[in-house]
Amino acid sequence: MDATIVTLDTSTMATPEMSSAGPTIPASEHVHHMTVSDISVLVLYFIFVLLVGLWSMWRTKRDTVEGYFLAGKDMVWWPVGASLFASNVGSGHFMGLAGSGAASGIAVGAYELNGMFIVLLLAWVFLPIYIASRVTTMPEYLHARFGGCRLRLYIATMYLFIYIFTKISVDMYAGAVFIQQALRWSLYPSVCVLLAVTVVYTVGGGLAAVIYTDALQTVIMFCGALVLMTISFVEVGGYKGLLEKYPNSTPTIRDTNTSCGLPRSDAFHIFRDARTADFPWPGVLIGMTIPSVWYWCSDQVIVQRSLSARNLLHAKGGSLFASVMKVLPLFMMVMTGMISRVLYPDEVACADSAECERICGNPVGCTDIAYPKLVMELLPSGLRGLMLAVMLAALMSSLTSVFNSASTLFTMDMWSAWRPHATQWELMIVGRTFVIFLVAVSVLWMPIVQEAQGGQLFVYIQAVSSYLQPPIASVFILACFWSRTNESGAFWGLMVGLVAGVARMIIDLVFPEPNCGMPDFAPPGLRLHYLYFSIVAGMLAAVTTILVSLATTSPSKEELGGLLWSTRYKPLTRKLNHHDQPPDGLGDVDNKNGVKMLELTVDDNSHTSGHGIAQCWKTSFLWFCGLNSSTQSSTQAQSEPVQLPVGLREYEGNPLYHKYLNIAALLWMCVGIFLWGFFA
Ligand SMILES: O[C@H]1[C@H](O)[C@@H](O)[C@H](O)[C@@H](O)[C@@H]1O
Ligand code: NA
Repeated sequence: MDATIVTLDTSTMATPEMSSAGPTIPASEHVHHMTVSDISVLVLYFIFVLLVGLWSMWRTKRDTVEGYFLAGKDMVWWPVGASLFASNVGSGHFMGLAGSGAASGIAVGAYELNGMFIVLLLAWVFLPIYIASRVTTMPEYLHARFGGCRLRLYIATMYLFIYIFTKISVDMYAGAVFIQQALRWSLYPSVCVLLAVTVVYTVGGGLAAVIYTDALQTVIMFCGALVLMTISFVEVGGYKGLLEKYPNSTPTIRDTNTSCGLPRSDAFHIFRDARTADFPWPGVLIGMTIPSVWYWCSDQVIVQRSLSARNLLHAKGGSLFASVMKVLPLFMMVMTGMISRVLYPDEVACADSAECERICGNPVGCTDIAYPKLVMELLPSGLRGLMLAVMLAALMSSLTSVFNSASTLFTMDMWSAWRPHATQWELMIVGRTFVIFLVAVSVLWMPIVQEAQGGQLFVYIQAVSSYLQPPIASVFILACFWSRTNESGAFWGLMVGLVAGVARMIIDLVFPEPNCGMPDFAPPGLRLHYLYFSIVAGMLAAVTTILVSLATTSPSKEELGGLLWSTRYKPLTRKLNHHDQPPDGLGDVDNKNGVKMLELTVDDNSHTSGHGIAQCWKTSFLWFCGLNSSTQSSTQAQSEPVQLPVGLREYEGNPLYHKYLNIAALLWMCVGIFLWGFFA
């Protein structure tokens, strides 16, 4: 006990005397070399991940669309849940949630407590509809629901943009900043290392490898984050210590005429003033929920994981598991970040731009270094290596999922629409090349992330999300629940929403948020809070969709079987017309029994066998890419085509277990509501 108090004293109170006593090196400039034990932990981690990756590649058939993109639709609840969580929580969360926690307190944790509820909606409400409509991708759903091509292409394109702006670039940036802080490497070399590591799986894996490695990454993230959280709470004197000390976590150098650098007085509340706060409460309740519905219920990255479940029971179990995990970030990331501010107020909460520039290279503020700062200062060697592994786990588990889904969207919804007769070899090459292109664009976007985040990375992610996602959420909700919604309505709703969102993004780029204490040059009223903007954009799109749908012809009832919540048990009646057929090599559609069969076979004519070493290379390469060597695979695929489930009923599984799961989910939601109340 004594030891803890002594350390606390030196770090919080002795700082002014120390700096006047002589030239002290700011703590952030201490170079903590990675020790042998750190490196061993890291190497061990990589070996583990590789083994799990290889094992799952070997275990699953990846030469069918289902096998490759949906992991054979045979996943049980725990990998599904772990993968939902791991794909969601990336390095952007570790760095960003801790950073915003340090900057403003617990309110940012509302994003996580919100996700807790919405991830349940996925399996309980949306998934049955997607299953009944037998789709693999979300653009495909809109295509099945509304017909036509433009929605499908638009949504696929939009998703790719959202991935670049809010997922790939942000996570890479956060990972690189962590490495930069921890190892003192500069940003871009760090990015290169991160990329090299991720490319290995992305090219090979397929969804199964991604999901199983996600499960492993979840365990690593959980253990590492738990260790750091425990040590930090001990250091600060428990939750009580945090409550007492956070209000005094003020940097020594600051302009005393302003409130810059002072911790917020509402730091321990989620619900804050509706007009002046950084997280206004109506925005937190509604404005957060709309993009969250997009994120959990209509984004390809998340839905694809849920679709891979063996049946609805496992999908629900997976959602519930992910929901339980979602309480962790509030404690493991947000509060840990707050502790970092308490322990190192001069660096983490720096409020003078020259000072901040010196500490972390960003004149706006250094709160985003909260997490790496703790790692480097508090942890003994060995554990620092573990935390680096945690950060890599967080990063890679998100990137691989996004890459996998992005290439799914690109090949299935865009390329094959453009070239309906593309062979699957072409698709395979295109899908993978496309990932490289995505990565390149994301790296190019990183400087903008660096500029535009205004000192809080998480706020950047969520602001951009609020500009682009709400209209899509509105359209999905209307598509799934209101049979009157038609193609024109959906299209114009999306367009109006897009214009509004892009306009708002441009305003942010033209009038960057002023630094603390500086005047705002944006015309008053233009800078509607992003959480409020989210409500406006969602409403605008919904109203447009409703009005345009009402003004144009109603979709005929017979076409809607299996495509809405209300028709989910009806047989799928929409006839695929000629252009709707999947491209050659992507299989054929057998409508006689209402069973859609998709298979991906290797075209043997074009790849007759070579011999010797060349053959060996070819076989290994094919295996790595998820394709068996030609002859074998085509016979296999023909003899046992994978069939999508015949109907939703069969997919649902034992009703008794549904009852148990419903009760469990209800109980868990009570815990969630309690947390909201407790931190209100
Ligand atoms: O982790 C959060 C998630 O809980 C939210 O539901 C989502 O909207 C955010 O974008 C994501 O970062
Ligand atoms: Na992740």
